[in-house]
This record gives sequence, structure tokens and C-alpha cells, in this order.
Amino acid sequence: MAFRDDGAEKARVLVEALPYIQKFAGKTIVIKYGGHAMVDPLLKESVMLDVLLLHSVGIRPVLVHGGGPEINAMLKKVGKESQFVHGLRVTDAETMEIAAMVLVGKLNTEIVSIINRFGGKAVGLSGKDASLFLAEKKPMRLPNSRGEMEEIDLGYVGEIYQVAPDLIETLLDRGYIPVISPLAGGEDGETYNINADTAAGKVAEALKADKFLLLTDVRGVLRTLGEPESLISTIRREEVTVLMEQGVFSGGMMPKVECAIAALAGGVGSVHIFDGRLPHAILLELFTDGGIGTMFT
Ligand SMILES: Nc1ncnc2c1ncn2[C@@H]1O[C@H](COP(=O)(O)OP(=O)(O)O)[C@@H](O)[C@H]1O
Ligand SMILES: CC(=O)N[C@@H](CCC(=O)OP(=O)(O)O)C(=O)O
Repeated sequence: MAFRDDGAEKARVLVEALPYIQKFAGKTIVIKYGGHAMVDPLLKESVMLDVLLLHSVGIRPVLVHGGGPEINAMLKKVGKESQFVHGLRVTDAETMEIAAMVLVGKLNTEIVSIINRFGGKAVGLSGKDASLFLAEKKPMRLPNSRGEMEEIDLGYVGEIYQVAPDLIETLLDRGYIPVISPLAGGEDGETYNINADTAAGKVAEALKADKFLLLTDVRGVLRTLGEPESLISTIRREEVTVLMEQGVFSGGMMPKVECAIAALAGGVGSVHIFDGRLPHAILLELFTDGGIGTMFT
């Protein structure tokens, strides 16, 4: 957004945001911050400033972050490469260890430090803290080349079957900003790797969030991949099956759409997928009439 550099213009922008600020004050907004939208350190800071601004006007933001590209980079350093099935990383024991190091040890603490440096009170957690998530091994069956259903072993990829949001609610009530890594513990004592979209969707559902925002590296859902002008601005729940049958969603968009639908069914007000690499994308999506990405209603 290009602002004219004079006081009146700045005041106009603030006044225009007022109805939205009033509408969203006290509301819970879950933000999935995807790995592709966090590669640039300056961009990371600008996203965190947006989150802090939301918090400062009385909104209750909850961050769930990913880190797929950073996990890939670390795996590459140790000579490993991952295979993805339906956007999910097939996770062996070593990959699980590296994913946990990157997500919790590196990215979570980085995000928390940025927010706190700007004057916020962020608290870093993973799904294992206070058993926020309980997960079990995720089953996956897909048709093989002969069209027969075949079991695929995803390793330590987990499926969340229980969410205990009380810790998040307590933190929000006391003015903290929770920052959550997508790991989960199992009753079997294992650590599971959870797709960050899915983890964020589960948090949004459990909190009955008013809005669930997914920040990624595309404008939103595109009818034709690679053609930004084919953006679909609004998708109603009942339209998703048709779009799926048309093969519109693939790769990393699959878990996003699946969790968007589950979140809506679970009582979340609306789900928004948009390009988190645009400066101040969160503010543009929330505080302007048209929004900038795809909204699921
Ligand atoms: N219909 C679609 N519209 C937009 N992106 C799509 C679509 N189908 C598949 N994708 C892919 O999904 C990717 C976003 O998912 P992902 O790479 O997992 O991002 P993130 O790391 O932000 O979660 C896009 O970069 C794009 O390649
Ligand atoms: C099971 C699974 O795929 N887990 C993801 C967790 C991180 C993630 O989802 O990061 P993005 O949001 O940046 O894609 C992974 O290992 O990459």
C-alpha cells in the first residue's frame, strides 16, 4: 500500500481501520505463519509487528509457525532429503530429531525474541507443553499404479486427536502471545511431526477462533497454479468438493484446504489464505474491505 507521506494521509488510514479495530477487539485470531513466508529476516520482523499491533488494539492473536524450508535446509546439511506425500513430510527418527531442533530450538525462539524485542510478551510452546496436543501415528492409504489402495508409512507424522487449549486461554487472558511449534506428544511416549497448517487449524477449532489466517507464499487459492490473476477470492464450504474433484489443490495446498474446512465445521468464523510475504499482509487482510487473498466462509 503506498501512503502519501503527510500527516493527513496517515490519519485517514488510521481512521479507516477504526471500524475493523472495534469489530475485532477481544476476538481470538489464530495465525499460521508458514515457513515460506519467514525466509527473510526483515519480513519476519514486519509480520511480528503486525501481530503486536493486533495485540495492542485488544485482539487476542495466537501464532502457530511452520518451517518446512528451514527443515529442508538443515536436512540437506546432513545429506538427507525428504519425500512428501500429500504435502506431508515422510519423517524417520533422524528427520524427527532435526525437525524438532529446527522448529523448537531455532524458529520458535527466534519468533519469540522478535516479538519481545518489540515490547510484546510472547511465550514459546510446542504441542507437547501441558499436553496441548495428543497425537498418534497418522495412517495414510493411497491408490497405487494399479488403482488398488495401499498403506503408506509416513513414519513419525502424527494425527492430533485431542487438544487441551486451557494453557493457551490462560496465557491469552493474561496478555501473553502464545507462539506454538507443530510438534505433538503421543501416549506411546513418541514425538510426532504435525503439519503446521493442521496444528494451527486444531488450535483455531479448540479456541473457537473468530478468524484463522494462513500466511503462505501464494496470493491465495489459485484456479491455475502459477497464474496469480486466477485467485479465487471467496470459497464457500460446499464448493470445496467440486474444486477438489477438478484437481485445483495439490501439494502444500491440500493440508491448508483440509484444515480450513475442518476449522469452519468446528466453529471457526472464517479462514483466510494469503501471501504472507507482502509487507503488512495481516493488516491488509483484516483491516481493508476486500482483503488480499482467499476467504473460506
Ligand atoms: N490451487 C492452488 N493455489 C495456490 N497454491 C497451490 C495450489 N495448489 C497447490 N499449491 C501450492 O501450495 C503451496 C503452498 O503450500 P506450502 O508450500 O506448504 O506453503 P507454506 O510453507 O506456506 O505452508 C504453493 O506455493 C503452491 O505451490
Ligand atoms: C508432517 C509435516 O509435513 N510437518 C512439517 C512441519 C513444518 C511445517 O508444516 O512447515 P510449513 O508450514 O512451512 O510447511 C514438516 O516437517 O515440514
